[in-house]
Amino acid sequence: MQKKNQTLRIALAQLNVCVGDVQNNLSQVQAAIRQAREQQADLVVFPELVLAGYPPEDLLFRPDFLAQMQAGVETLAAETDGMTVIVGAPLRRGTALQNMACVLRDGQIVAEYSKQCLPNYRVFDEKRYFTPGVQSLVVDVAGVKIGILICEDIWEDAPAQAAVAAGADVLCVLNASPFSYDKQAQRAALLQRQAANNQCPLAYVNLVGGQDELVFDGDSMLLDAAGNIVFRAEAFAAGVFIEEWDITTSPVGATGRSPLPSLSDITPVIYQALTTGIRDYVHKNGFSSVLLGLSGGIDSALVLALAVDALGAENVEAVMMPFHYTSGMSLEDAQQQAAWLGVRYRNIPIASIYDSFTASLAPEFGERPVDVTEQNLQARIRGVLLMSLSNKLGSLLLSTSNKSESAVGYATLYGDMAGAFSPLKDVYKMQVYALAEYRNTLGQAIPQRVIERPPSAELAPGQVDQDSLPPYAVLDAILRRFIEGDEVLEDIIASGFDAATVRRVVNLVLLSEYKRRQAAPGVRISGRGFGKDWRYPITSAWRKNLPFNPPKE
Ligand SMILES: Nc1ncnc2c1ncn2[C@@H]1O[C@H](COP(=O)(O)OP(=O)(O)OC[C@H]2O[C@@H]([n+]3cccc(C(=O)O)c3)[C@H](O)[C@@H]2O)[C@@H](O)[C@H]1O
Ligand SMILES: Nc1ncnc2c1ncn2[C@@H]1O[C@H](COP(=O)(O)OP(=O)(O)OP(=O)(O)O)[C@@H](O)[C@H]1O
Ligand SMILES: NC(=O)CC[C@H](N)C(=O)O
Repeated sequence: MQKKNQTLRIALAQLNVCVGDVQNNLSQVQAAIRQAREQQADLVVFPELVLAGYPPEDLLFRPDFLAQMQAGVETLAAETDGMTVIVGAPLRRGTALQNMACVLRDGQIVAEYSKQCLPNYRVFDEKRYFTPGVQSLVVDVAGVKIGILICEDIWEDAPAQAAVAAGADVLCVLNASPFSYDKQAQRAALLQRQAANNQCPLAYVNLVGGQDELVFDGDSMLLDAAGNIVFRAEAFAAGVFIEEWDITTSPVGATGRSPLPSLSDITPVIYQALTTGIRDYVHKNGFSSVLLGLSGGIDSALVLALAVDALGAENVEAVMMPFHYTSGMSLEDAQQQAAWLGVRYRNIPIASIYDSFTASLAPEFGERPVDVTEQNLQARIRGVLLMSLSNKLGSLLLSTSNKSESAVGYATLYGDMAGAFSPLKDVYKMQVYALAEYRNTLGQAIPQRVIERPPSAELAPGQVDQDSLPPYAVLDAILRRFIEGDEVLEDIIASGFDAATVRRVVNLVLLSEYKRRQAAPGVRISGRGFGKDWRYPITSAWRKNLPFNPPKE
């Protein structure tokens, strides 16, 4: 193969924008263009829909929002000179709304590309809004022919092949690709394959930051024509990365390997995703501080550490609300965590409030026995106190439920489910332990006995979670298969789980949809969280059709 020795000075603008914050997003793009120009870049590439933020959802139905997008692109075009800018925005062309990449140069929009492959699965619903493009776009930048693609385009083969057939020397991909725990490895493998198969260097630019349940990790990169990753931006960090990119067309060689997190050391990356999600949710919604109920248990302990790492200790408060069933160990451990992490610690006993409630309810309850109602009352009193503090102090309440509990409905509506944001919503209990152990390697945060003691809601004397739930290792494994794998019961049972346990767990999952639908949003870190990509009906009798009498083992 003939060698074309060539470099392209490229700026990868890995920005953290906010959905709908048109002025601020535009300012960030302008600042990145200035920075790229100062450093003599030939080309600056922005993420998908950077002017809108991703996903803009039904803002895309608003003509006034779309007019702002058009005006934003025109403003940027008017300002570009001496450099090429590729910027993503949703734009109406004729009657069609398109997910576009605009090429700006010398005061003009010189070319436009419309995304051809619209993702419409899991958390994506782009077909609700956009009309797909049908054509490749190749533009000349400093003598290099650039083929432009947008995110999902590169997850299929045809658009890259068509761009190369249309003469592209390199591919530039604008992305809004959210994080999940295996995404970085998946993404790198995909891009390596696309670059190598097309023998075409590839630039990949992704958003960074949290947006409701989604968190974007950046992970922008440059690959050579053999599929070697020659540059990889720091994950979860906003920045304009300017590189002298050698786009020499080299023969296909061994696929390069840059260091990738393996699934066994993914815990620190998940930790970073969670802190990014908390920080951006709080800040982008106009708050600076949070509070939470600190029980002495592992879930609230981890949420406290995450909140401190996300927002700073001065912006986090912990509230212990003891009752008769709160052990001395819980009180000591909660206080210890607050001291280690340097947060304000309040103590509000709930017994007198509980007595007042039960006295008022006693005539109505009559002779009915004490049951879960009284447990829920404790959780609800705590919820009311925490929301009152939130109102008065202007801090958001973090709820502490994890994915395992949320899956089986092991939480109290309007009690411990109260809150604005739920950091562990997509984190299974066994991952909670791994994250807690990991956090302790960074510095004292969670007393070891909080990690080691049997989990308990402390809502009844001597209560432990395992009285009502299977061991978490078993529960989580069944849940993963049912939730992420969509596996049928027979297959879950056949893979070695006790039939009655599987039946009970699945039954609980299906029964508790009504709770999840009322739960706070939280950071999605798995391939399927309890948010946009979990749409089970609340009112459903399908449960009755499940093979709850499995064949004899
Ligand atoms: N289909 C439906 N649609 C809408 N609402 C529905 C409903 N079915 C029941 N409901 C309502 O929901 C109520 C039942 O839900 P809820 O009031 O939450 O109460 P419930 O689910 O009965 O009890 C809460 C459970 O969570 C456990 N818990 C609580 C707190 C913390 C922890 C922990 O370890 O973190 C565990 C607790 O031990 C207990 O097993 C019903 O009384 C009814 O009002
Ligand atoms: N005594 C308490 N003081 C303050 N908050 C509490 C107390 N008990 C429970 N909470 C709040 O309610 C949440 C649910 O707690 P609970 O102990 O019932 O279950 P859990 O899921 O095991 O959580 P944790 O591991 O944090 O204890 C806690 O994470 C905490 O936010
Ligand atoms: N915005 C998109 O097109 C994202 C879809 C893509 N498969 C991703 O997650 O990376």
